Amino acid sequence: MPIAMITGATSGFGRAAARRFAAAGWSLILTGRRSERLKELEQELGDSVEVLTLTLDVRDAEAVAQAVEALPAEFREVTCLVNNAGLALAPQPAQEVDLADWHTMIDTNVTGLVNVTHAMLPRLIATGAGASIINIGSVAGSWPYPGGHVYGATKAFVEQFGYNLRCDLKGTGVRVTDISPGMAETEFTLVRTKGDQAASDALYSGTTPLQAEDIAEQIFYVATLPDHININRLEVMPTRQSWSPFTIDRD
Ligand SMILES: NC(=O)C1=CN([C@@H]2O[C@H](COP(=O)(O)OP(=O)(O)OC[C@H]3O[C@@H](n4cnc5c(N)ncnc54)[C@H](OP(=O)(O)O)[C@@H]3O)[C@@H](O)[C@H]2O)C=CC1
Ligand SMILES: O=CCS(=O)(=O)O
Repeated sequence: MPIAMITGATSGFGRAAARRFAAAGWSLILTGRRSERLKELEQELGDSVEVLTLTLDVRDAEAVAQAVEALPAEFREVTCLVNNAGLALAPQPAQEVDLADWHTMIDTNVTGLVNVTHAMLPRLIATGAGASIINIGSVAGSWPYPGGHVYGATKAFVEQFGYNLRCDLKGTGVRVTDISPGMAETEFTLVRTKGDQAASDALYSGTTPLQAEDIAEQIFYVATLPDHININRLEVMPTRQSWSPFTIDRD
């Protein structure tokens, strides 16, 4: 069975993707910082598919490299890497943000994604045709909005990094896709607001946000396309989300 490695599998898109790949019989390497949640997911899925869990902070380059180096033989031929681990912090205006929150977003969404990709590239190239790297970007990487500051910039990095990777991976058979979701109801806003459940509930109420399973379905679709097809970028919004016009500062 093919193997998918999913970062940030303890919640949201990552956990839903783990369930989606498991439903199709894929073996799974699941990572995240919360061991308890990884254990729960292993218990849930481990009867039907092979599951390896790695408690890992993607920001720790050495730990990531060591974990990949130590992959057991039966988990080395990875077909799909889903670079999903990520977060937004500090929804307030840039001029009111703690610098530490900007650093955390850059360290996770940029450095963490690069750490995992660097460690996994030899494994994916060894797999060759049909292998894929699926990076979870965001609409925030393409469309500016108030409070998007560094979060959106990290996702713009993810998009461009993926395109550049494609140039270098030409001829290896390894595909690279940026899936950029819009508003989706996960723990994302709870994390962004540092635990403000009311703010999270308010954002998703009275509308129809994407659900984690919607994005998991897109991830699985991209990963299982015929080898000769590479979707470069897939931007997915809820039907009830769109753009606002430019705003003007007036006297
Ligand atoms: N929800 C949304 O509206 C959208 C989200 N996204 C992106 O989708 C991705 C998944 O987010 P989503 O599922 O919504 O949010 P969740 O908060 O539900 O999930 C985030 C996942 O990332 C993991 N994670 C965060 N930091 C680290 C770290 N340092 N090391 C390892 N794992 C980490 C978390 O695991 P743990 O805490 O256990 O480490 C968790 O499993 C993110 O990249 C996010 O930016 C993109 C567009 C829209
Ligand atoms: O990436 C998350 C979606 S949004 O909050 O930027 O719209």
